[in-house]
Amino acid sequence: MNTDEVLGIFREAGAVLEGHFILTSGLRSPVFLQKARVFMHADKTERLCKALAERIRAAVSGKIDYVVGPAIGGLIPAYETSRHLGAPAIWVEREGGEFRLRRFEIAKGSRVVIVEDIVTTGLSIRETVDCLRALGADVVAAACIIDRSAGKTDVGVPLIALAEYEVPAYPADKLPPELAAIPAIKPGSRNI
Ligand SMILES: O=P(O)(O)OC[C@H]1O[C@H](OP(=O)(O)OP(=O)(O)O)[C@H](O)[C@@H]1O
Ligand SMILES: O=C(O)c1cc(=O)[nH]c(=O)[nH]1
Ligand SMILES: [Mg+2]
Repeated sequence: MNTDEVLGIFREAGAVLEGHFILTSGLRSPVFLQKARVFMHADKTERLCKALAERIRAAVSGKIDYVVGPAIGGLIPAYETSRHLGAPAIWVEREGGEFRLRRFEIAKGSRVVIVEDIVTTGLSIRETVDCLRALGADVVAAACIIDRSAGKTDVGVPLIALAEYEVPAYPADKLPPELAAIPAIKPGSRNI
């Protein structure tokens, strides 16, 4: 599956939003990929995640013990991708603002792959890597449906992206006037 097909699925689902968005990193952007509008459709999610699982299989040799999704956005793609990889899906979720593996125990040395929805700065994946490494996990790779950094971000492990789609994002004090003129909304769950 190529980038045009991935973006085609997002557009068909009405998931490419335009306006003024506050991203999880604090950056501001005129475009927001509302993945929930894709993941509400099992057929679309299956197509995307089957293709992502194939990319992961091609890049990662050896057993994968767990697929880990960072909640909330990573929950559905991690689960669906895990189905195609034949590995169980677990998740990290925020407790006091920090990602924790609250509901599961994993053995030290477990080989895990993180599956995210969207990457912008890579902050959320880096936080997930830190959480998992602190538990003794071997984070062999991270994967995402769309990488908005187009390969520029470093998440500390190899990043496998189904599609790369570079979208402008600005610090809050450096907004272009057309963006500053629109009230900002924050769709994601960080700090809620
Ligand atoms: O690469 P980053 O700069 O970290 O941005 C990407 C992250 O932002 C979104 O999560 P968010 O925290 O907004 O909440 P959500 O998972 O509930 O959508 C998305 O699900 C990724 O986790
Ligand atoms: O950077 C983000 O927070 C972000 C961007 C985006 O397009 N979609 C999303 O869910 N989060
Ligand atoms: Mg998220």
